[in-house]
Order: sequence, then C-alpha cells, then structure tokens
Amino acid sequence: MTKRKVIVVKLGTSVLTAGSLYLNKPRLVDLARQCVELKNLGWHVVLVSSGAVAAGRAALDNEVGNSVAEKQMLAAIGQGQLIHLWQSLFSLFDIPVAQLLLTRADVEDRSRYLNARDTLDQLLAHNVVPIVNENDAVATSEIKVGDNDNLSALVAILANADRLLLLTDQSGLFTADPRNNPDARLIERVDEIDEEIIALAGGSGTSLGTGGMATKLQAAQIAQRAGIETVIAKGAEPNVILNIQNDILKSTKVIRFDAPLDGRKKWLLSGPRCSGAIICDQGAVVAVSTKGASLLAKGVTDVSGQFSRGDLIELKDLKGRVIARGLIAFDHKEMQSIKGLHSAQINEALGYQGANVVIHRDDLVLLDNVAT
Ligand SMILES: Nc1ncnc2c1ncn2[C@@H]1O[C@H](COP(=O)(O)OP(=O)(O)O)[C@@H](O)[C@H]1O
Ligand SMILES: N[C@@H](CCC(=O)OP(=O)(O)O)C(=O)O
Repeated sequence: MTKRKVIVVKLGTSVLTAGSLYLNKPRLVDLARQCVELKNLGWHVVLVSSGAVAAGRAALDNEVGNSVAEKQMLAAIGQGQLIHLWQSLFSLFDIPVAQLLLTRADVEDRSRYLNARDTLDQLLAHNVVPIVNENDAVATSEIKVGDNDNLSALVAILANADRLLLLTDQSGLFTADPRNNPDARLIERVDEIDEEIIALAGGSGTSLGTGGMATKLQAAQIAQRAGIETVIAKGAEPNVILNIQNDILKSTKVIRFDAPLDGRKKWLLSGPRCSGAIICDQGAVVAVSTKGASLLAKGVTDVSGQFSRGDLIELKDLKGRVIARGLIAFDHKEMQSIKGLHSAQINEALGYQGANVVIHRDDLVLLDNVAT
C-alpha cells in the first residue's frame, strides 16, 4: 500500500482574521472546505492554526494590552473558541478534529517527541484532522517555540510530512517587505536559504502577526534540511490550498534537500536546543561534511559554552559558520583537555577511558545540502 502524502498547513493570524482584529468566520469555513477537498484527493492534512489570541480578544470585547501575561490570558480564552469553531466546521463534513497544544519542551525531550509523533500518526491513520497550536497559556519564554511558523516546521517533521504550506497575507517572499516597498518582487523559487535570502525578510507588518517573513524562512530552512518542501502563499486567494497543490498560483517555493535523514537525525535537527559549540579545523569540516566521517578530537580547535556528555552542540568552522549539530561524547571541560589530540592520547589526557570520537557520525546531522 502506498503511503498517503501528508501536508501541514499553517494558518497565520493574518489569514484567519482577514486583516481585522477578530477571527473571520467565512474565511475559516472556506479553509475547512478546501482541507476536506484535499483529503478527498488522498492527502492527510495537519493544521497548525494561529488565532487563539485574536479569538480571546474578540471574546473579551474590551481593551486588553499586549503584555506576555495578557496575551497568555487571551490565548487561554481564545484556544477553546478556536478549536470549537474548527470542530463545528469539520463536523459538517463528518471529519473529527483533534487538538494538540505543544511547546518546545515537547520536542526537546526524545521520549515526549516520540509520544507526540505516535499520537499524530494515530490521528492521521484514523482520518482525523489534527489541529496544532503552541500551548501559549503555559509556555514561558524558556520552553516556547515562540511562533507558529517554526512550530509548523517541527510539526511537519513530527508528522513525517511531504509538504509544508505556510499561508499568510502575502503571496510569498518578496525582495523587500511589500507593505513598505511597492516595487518589491515575488521570489518564486528558493534553492537554499542563505544569508542573502534571510536579509530580505523582515518582521511582521501588523501587531497581530508574530515573526513576519523572518520566522517563515526559519521554518522553511528547518523543513528544507529535513527533506520537506515549503510553499509560502497568500491565504486570501480563492481556492488557495487546492491551487497551490495544482501549481497554478504564484507563491514562493523552497526546494527541499535530497539527502534523506532517518527519524533520529530529524529529531536532532528540530528538537533540542544546542548548549555549546566546538570549532573545527578545515580538515575536520571536510571529513565530516563530505566523507560522512565522525568528528575526532584532532580536528577540534576550540570549545565554547558549557555542556555535558550527550548534549546537543553546534559544530562550527574556523569562520564561525555552523555546519552541523550533534550529540557530543565529552563535557566541555573534557573537551578543553582533549582538543587537538589524537584519539590514542585521549585516555592518558583524561586519566580515564573516554570515547574514541567526539561526535559519532550517527549522532551528527549536517546543515548543508550534502549526504550524511
Ligand atoms: N520580504 C518580505 N516579503 C513578504 N513579506 C514580508 C517581507 N518582510 C516582511 N514581511 C511581512 O511579513 C508579514 C507576514 O507575517 P506575519 O504578519 O507574521 O503573518 P502571519 O500572521 O501570517 O504569520 C507580511 O504582512 C509582511 O508585512
Ligand atoms: N499561538 C498564537 C499565534 C502565534 C503566531 O505565530 O502567530 P502568527 O504569526 O500569526 O502565525 C495564537 O494562537 O494566537
């Protein structure tokens, strides 16, 4: 049996409010209808729906500020309303929905990540539409993803998605923020999200959106590395979801990297935050990035940050460019004493038996478009 394709559709506040301060119900009706049509075409659909804060604002119907605590209160009020709305709309088509409220902590911990993945798998296998949002009411800045663009990339990885569709109030990435630059041009295809592309993206043009185009590119970059294609498109276009699938609507398409990653490496890419970095010489960078080698102490020139054995750390080249991330076999103090040494010298330097390699190739994920 061939695997049903999975699409994660992220609906920004700008789309769900149609530019107003409150949720636009006709817009939600139309989006639900399109999701159902897509399901009928054989796709599994996962929604990442913003709009809890906007829904909360409408429910209180009075002036509430924008402090963290006030927004958390609005999200707590609005999330129930939001899911109720989605539930009633999908029930018109006899499709059950499920609510998943996640924080970064849910993807950082490997067993919680696997739980979330299994739940998503089960929901899709039972033809349910999972509707995901950040658990804003309880998420503090330390455990927050912070914006639903990045969250949708993590969800796309969790759901083993084929495609990530970010719907917003612009047709995609422009050469400059089109709100302030009428001459800005749409970029229809991005092969690699490099510094030049990132420099084009600004923040949100409204007080309701979070992150603007910058977080959409971060999301697309995570997805790209995990082998998932991202499309950024305008949610207000008639039949946007179906027309994007048929490739007949102008948008920005971010091409996915080819190198397939196994599930654990996808988690390394999306889940834990890095607690430090090691800087490597050119020989080590080449060995790791083009020869699929493990990282040896010999190639390490410097260490930054504080980390323990088994932590995720960044691997940087001599120019400070991050080329990979991986689980390190030594803590930061041990790394200081063994950097630059041959593997055979490690035990003597430490006074006890250590690992042979600093990061094993199975624990290493490259961030460029090269096979690992
Ligand atoms: N280079 C760019 N191309 C397109 N939009 C951009 C760019 N830079 C900044 N933006 C802004 O990003 C906004 C979309 O992000 P945001 O307001 O967070 O929406 P959403 O609620 O859909 O996530 C656009 O309205 C636009 O003003
Ligand atoms: N979790 C918040 C939305 C956060 C967010 O990223 O908003 P947006 O940039 O409009 O997608 C909410 O439900 O209001």
